[in-house]
Amino acid sequence: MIGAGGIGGYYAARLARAGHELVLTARGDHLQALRANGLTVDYEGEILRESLPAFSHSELIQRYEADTFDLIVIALKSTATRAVMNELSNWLKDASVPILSIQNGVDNEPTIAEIVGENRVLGGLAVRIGGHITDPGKVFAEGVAQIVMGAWPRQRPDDPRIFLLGQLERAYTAAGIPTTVSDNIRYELWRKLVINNGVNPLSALTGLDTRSLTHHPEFQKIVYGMMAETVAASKADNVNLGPEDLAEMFDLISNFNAIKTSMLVDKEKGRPLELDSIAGAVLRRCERLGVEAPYTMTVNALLTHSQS
Ligand SMILES: NC(=O)C1=CN([C@@H]2O[C@H](COP(=O)(O)OP(=O)(O)OC[C@H]3O[C@@H](n4cnc5c(N)ncnc54)[C@H](OP(=O)(O)O)[C@@H]3O)[C@@H](O)[C@H]2O)C=CC1
Ligand SMILES: CC(C)(CO)C(=O)C(=O)O
Repeated sequence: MIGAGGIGGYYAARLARAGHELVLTARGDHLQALRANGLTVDYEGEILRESLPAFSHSELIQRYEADTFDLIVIALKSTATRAVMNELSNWLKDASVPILSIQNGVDNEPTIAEIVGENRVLGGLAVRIGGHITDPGKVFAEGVAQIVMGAWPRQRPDDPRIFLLGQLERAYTAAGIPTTVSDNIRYELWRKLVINNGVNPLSALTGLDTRSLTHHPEFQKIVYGMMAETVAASKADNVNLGPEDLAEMFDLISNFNAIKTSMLVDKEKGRPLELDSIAGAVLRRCERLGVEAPYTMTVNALLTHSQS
């Protein structure tokens, strides 16, 4: 599990509890605490405690061949994907282990594919989960915490990854992670981006959680506007989301727990924001298509300005 933070830490703990062997990567105080005291996850009142090997990326490379692993899961922030992939590049290039991303955004899988080739990439997303590191070595998580995964960029009829995806679906689900395989993961990633562009930047700007935003008389219109602009942007990737996706995603996030988004957590901790991979991804595509995106442009500009 590359980047065992809020999301990676939760899923790693579930898999370990079910008997799977895991190795975690992290850095700083969190890494020190994982080594000294193990990983503790508070999931809706259930406490999961797991002692798992934890390393920096340079230690990982020194200790293991990449093909020691059946699967490498990337649960970093999108801001770190390129740098970490470059760091792991030689280690991964000479191997054949498949790589699953469970990050937000639609540009992580292409970045991973640049290093290892599309055939080794599984796209994925963490759905209906809120999670973050509360203290070094400690993670809080809530929600149904599903995973949707699939062959990147989409499954071919004779795709050799189908067998592995079936194995993962069964193993993850048996471990308590409701998992489904999609034959069009790019479509699923775009649907998730509709939610993330709708609520993440605005939550970081206002300090409000997802429920407060989607039930607020004015902010809900901005959320809806940013979601609609994401639907429009999807056409640049030939994904063609439609009004039914917009309605479904707005409904999903309005009726989900009151989540402090990952971007709000990052803002509060003074960490880099996944703004470029969320709002930036939408704005670049809208520009290419010649489509206006005034909500996303405004929120993106205000948030960028508040950071400087
Ligand atoms: N949190 C949430 O509720 C949700 C998040 N997501 C998505 O899941 C992904 C992961 O998010 P989340 O778990 O919140 O992120 P976190 O920041 O909690 O976890 C990422 C982990 O990776 C570590 N890391 C980052 N860069 C490096 C590096 N160069 N070397 C070693 N370790 C590194 C981080 O360390 P450090 O803390 O020092 O940066 C951190 O421990 C994101 O794409 C996010 O958008 C999806 C659904 C919900
Ligand atoms: C909005 C939310 C919680 C939806 O799962 C999310 O993906 C995030 O916080 O990044």
